[in-house]
Amino acid sequence: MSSLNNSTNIFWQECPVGKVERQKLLNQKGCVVWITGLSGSGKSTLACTVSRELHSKGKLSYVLDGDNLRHGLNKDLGFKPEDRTENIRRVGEVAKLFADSGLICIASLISPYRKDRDACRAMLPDSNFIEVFMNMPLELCESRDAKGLYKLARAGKIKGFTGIDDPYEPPLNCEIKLQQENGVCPTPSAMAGQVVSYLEDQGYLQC
Ligand SMILES: Nc1ncnc2c1ncn2[C@@H]1O[C@H](COP(=O)(O)OS(=O)(=O)O)[C@@H](OP(=O)(O)O)[C@H]1O
Ligand SMILES: Nc1ncnc2c1ncn2[C@@H]1O[C@H](COP(=O)(O)OP(=O)(O)O)[C@@H](O)[C@H]1O
Repeated sequence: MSSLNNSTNIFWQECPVGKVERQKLLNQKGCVVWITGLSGSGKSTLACTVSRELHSKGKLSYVLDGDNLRHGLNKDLGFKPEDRTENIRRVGEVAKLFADSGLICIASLISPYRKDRDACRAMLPDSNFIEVFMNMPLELCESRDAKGLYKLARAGKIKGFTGIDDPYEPPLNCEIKLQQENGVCPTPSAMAGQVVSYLEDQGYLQC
């Protein structure tokens, strides 16, 4: 991107109302829950289920979904590696702002490249980045094929589809790994429970 890193003579403006005060108001701690995995692995379903569960506990969250953001903020981006990298960078920056506002920001994107996810982690202070890996086998995701995209990718009608002819790099050190048990995928509600319990245990749901 030619326009990146081009700003000069810019200064940081401090605001007297800070993150700590906002968190007190909300009685929660701002953070980013970053859900990564193949298309069809259940990222959006989990994001929405976690958000609903938090809402029922009186906690404020907001979902940043890759598909949705590509209708607006990221509508100029495609799926070439450099576009995916820019997609993740922008969402990482937005997620950082949401976390700074005191919200529990739930980002659900394929985010296939480890270095891009790690760059988002590095943006967040105090390790407030909780990486959730939907460790679902390609066969399961492909059998779901909710949008018919795997079929198109297998037929060569979509090029560079993650898991088919574009790589997915699994996390090496994620906070939460969700997977099948005895060949069965846990329900969205069970998986959301795991995420919410983690947030509770780590003290994010109080101030
Ligand atoms: N080539 C290719 N590869 C992967 N996915 C594709 C592709 N083309 C379109 N789609 C659709 O775009 C959704 C993924 O968008 P993301 O922003 O999450 O992707 S990425 O993180 O930038 O890789 C993804 O949504 P999910 O199925 O919810 O993951 C697909 O519906
Ligand atoms: N835990 C689950 N068990 C069974 N089916 C699921 C589960 N989570 C999601 N699904 C189904 O799988 C499909 C893909 O889910 P989705 O959340 O859209 O995945 P992604 O956002 O990763 O593409 C949908 O039809 C959804 O209803």
